[in-house]
Amino acid sequence: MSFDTILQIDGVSKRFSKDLDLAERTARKLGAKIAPATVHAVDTVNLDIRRGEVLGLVGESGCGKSTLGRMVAGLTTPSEGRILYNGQDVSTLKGAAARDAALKIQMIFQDPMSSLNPRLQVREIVGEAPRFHGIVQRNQMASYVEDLLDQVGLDPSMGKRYPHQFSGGQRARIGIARALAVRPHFLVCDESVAALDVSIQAQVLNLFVKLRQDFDLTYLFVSHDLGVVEHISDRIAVMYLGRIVELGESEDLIARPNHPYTQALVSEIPTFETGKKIYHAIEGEIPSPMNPPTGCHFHPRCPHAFDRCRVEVPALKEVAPGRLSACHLNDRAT
Ligand SMILES: Nc1ncnc2c1ncn2[C@@H]1O[C@H](COP(=O)(O)OP(=O)(O)OP(=O)(O)O)[C@@H](O)[C@H]1O
Repeated sequence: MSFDTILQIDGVSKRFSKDLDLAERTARKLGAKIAPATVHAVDTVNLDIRRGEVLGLVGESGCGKSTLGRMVAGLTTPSEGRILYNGQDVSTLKGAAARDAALKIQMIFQDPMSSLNPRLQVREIVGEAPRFHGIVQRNQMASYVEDLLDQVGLDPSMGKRYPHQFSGGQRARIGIARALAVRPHFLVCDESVAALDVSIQAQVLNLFVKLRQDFDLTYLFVSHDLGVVEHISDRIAVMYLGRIVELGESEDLIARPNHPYTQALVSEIPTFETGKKIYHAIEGEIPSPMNPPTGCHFHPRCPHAFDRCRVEVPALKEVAPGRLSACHLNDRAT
C-alpha cells in the first residue's frame, strides 16, 4: 500500500442468496429440487483510494456500486476479501477502536427524506450522533450544530424546523450535515444527488467540492450518471456486473476511454434543452448477476468480442500511465 492510500479494497466479493419466489417455493413443496439462487453482486474488486481524492464509481443500475459502497462504509460484510482503512482491517477492531474507525467513514444516501426522522427537528437530527458518541460537550452542542448548518449552506435558524419543511436540495444538505457531525474523514456518497433537479444537483455537487477542502475529506462518489461523476471526481472507476473494468484520471478517461463499455458510456449526445452533454444509455440489458456471462462479463454486449473474451476473465492491468483496463483487446493491440 502506498503512503497516500486511505482506503484499500483488497479482493472484495459479495454474494447474496436470493429468496425463492412463490412459484419456486410451490415447486419445491411439490418435490422439485430448487436451491436459492446466488447473486454475484461484487466480484473480486481491488481498488486503492487516495487520501483527499474524489473517486467516482460509475456503472448501470444493478452492477454492484451500492453494495461496494456499503461494504466500504462497514454496513455490509464482504463474502471475501478485506477493506483496509489507514492500513487496518476495520472489521477486526474491537470496542472503542472499532467505534472510532466506523465513525470516520460515513455514508450519504440518495433519499434524505426517508433517512431523516420526520418527528425530529433538524438540529436534533444533526446533533443526535455527536451527542450519543460524546463527540461534543452538551453545552457546546447548539453552536456546533448551527455551525454545521451554516457550513452546508443552511440558515442556522432553520434548525428548529422539521424535515418536511425543507426542499429536496435543503434536505440533501441536512443529510450531509448529519454525516459531517461525527467528524468523518471519508464519505461514501451513494447517488447523493440523483433525486434532485439538475440545477439543484449542481449546487449540491459544488457543496461537496467546498466541504472536501473545508474538512479534508476523501470521497467515494457512487452514481449511475457519468455526467455527475465527471463533474466531481479526480479519478473514475467504471463498474460492470460486479467488476471494475476501467480506472483512470477523470478527464483522460472520458477523453480516451479504453474499455468498450466505457467507450459506450462516454459516447455523449447533447440535449437540446440545456446544451449540456448527457451520456448514452447502452443498448441491451445488463445480464443478471445471478447468472453472469463467462469470461468478460461485457462480451455479450461488446461489438469487439472474440473467442478469448467468452472464456477468460480479463485482468485489470495498466494500459497507459495511471490507466487500468480489463479488456483482452489490449493484448491484441500490442
Ligand atoms: N440484500 C440483498 N439481497 C439480495 N440481493 C441483493 C441485495 N442487495 C443487492 N442485491 C443485488 O445485488 C445486485 C447489485 O445491487 P446494487 O444495489 O449494489 O447495484 P447498484 O449498481 O448500486 O444498482 P442501483 O443503482 O440500482 O442500486 C443487484 O442484482 C441487487 O438486486
